[in-house]
Amino acid sequence: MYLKILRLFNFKNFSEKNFTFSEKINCFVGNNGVGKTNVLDAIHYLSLTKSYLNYSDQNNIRFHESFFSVEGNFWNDTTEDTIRIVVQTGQKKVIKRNFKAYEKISDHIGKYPCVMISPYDRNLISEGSEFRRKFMDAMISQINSDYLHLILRYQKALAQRNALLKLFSANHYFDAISLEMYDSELIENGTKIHHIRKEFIASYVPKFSNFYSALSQGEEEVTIQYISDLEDKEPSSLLKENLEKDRAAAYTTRGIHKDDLIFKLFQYPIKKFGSQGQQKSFLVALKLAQLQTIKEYSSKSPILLMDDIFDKLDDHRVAQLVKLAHEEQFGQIFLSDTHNDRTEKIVQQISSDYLIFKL
Ligand SMILES: Nc1ncnc2c1ncn2[C@@H]1O[C@H](COP(=O)(O)OP(=O)(O)OP(=O)(O)O)[C@@H](O)[C@H]1O
Repeated sequence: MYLKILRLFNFKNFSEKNFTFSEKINCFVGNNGVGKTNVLDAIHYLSLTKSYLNYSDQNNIRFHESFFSVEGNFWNDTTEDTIRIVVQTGQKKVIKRNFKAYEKISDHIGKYPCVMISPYDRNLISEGSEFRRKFMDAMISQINSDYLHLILRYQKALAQRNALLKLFSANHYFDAISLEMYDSELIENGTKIHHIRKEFIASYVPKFSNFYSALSQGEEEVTIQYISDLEDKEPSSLLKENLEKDRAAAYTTRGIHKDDLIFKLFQYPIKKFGSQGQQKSFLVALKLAQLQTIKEYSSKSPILLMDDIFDKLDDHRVAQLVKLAHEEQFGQIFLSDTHNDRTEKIVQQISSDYLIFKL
């Protein structure tokens, strides 16, 4: 599966722009602010129906315009699919596959998978646990269609339980029976989520370690540890033991909504002790492992989007990344860089089948 044609209309800084791509490697080069990231983001839209960078669809409409459209033609051996996404001011987003609108947007997810490596990923290291949970949940959702429903059910019960705790606190009142209704939902779904996360991480981490080791040429030891309140406690005892604390705080203080992934370099938190290049290598390895996971489960080669990829990586690591791209037989690759000559020199080593788009 690969993206052959991309048509942008009023998408961010592009009024109208068409591209015809190589099946293998496509590079966008140009100065800061010319729209390199925006093209990668348009491809992300076609794959996952949303921007990687901007949660509001409306913000992606070109300034002073009333709608944008992004259209792509995906080729799969002999068949061709046209995906078209239109966002109009004040209206619901429309996504069509071969000119027919989807009933549910979720029906599109997974058909044309992609993985993005972006400078914004550094939030995964620098920010709070919710970023890492979202990353983990997004990865699992792409390979397990039931998982998202479990998460949604858990989140709904959690929000209701928290609202009730807040009400009790405001009114200096407590009713254990009504709280227990939500406890059972949290226990049932939380147990399943914990089990799935644990299993997933056990198979994901070795892939991640292999990629990091390849990038650093085996010189650095990295680990990812999954931590959860449910690791050594039954969810029912956890809720019981923390009831007084929850009442005082007026929210549910413990549970799988507090799970985290601990990223370490030589047993030290990479956030505090990793250099910028080491952190970038860590993020690249996380994403390549994600790509490999999707590939194994779906038997499709996801499109790899790499924004500003060579920045902060030394020549050895760039060479290793090139080697990986060559040996691992990734699918179609899109990358962006500010340096034309550097890009050309690097991609020539991966494949002779490449195109460079100067923006
Ligand atoms: N809704 C919008 N309408 C018009 N222009 C927009 C919109 N949103 C963003 N832009 C413009 O898009 C440009 C940024 O594009 P992008 O982030 O793709 O640049 P880039 O080439 O990747 O730059 P860098 O090398 O700095 O990463 C900016 O000039 C910004 O003003």
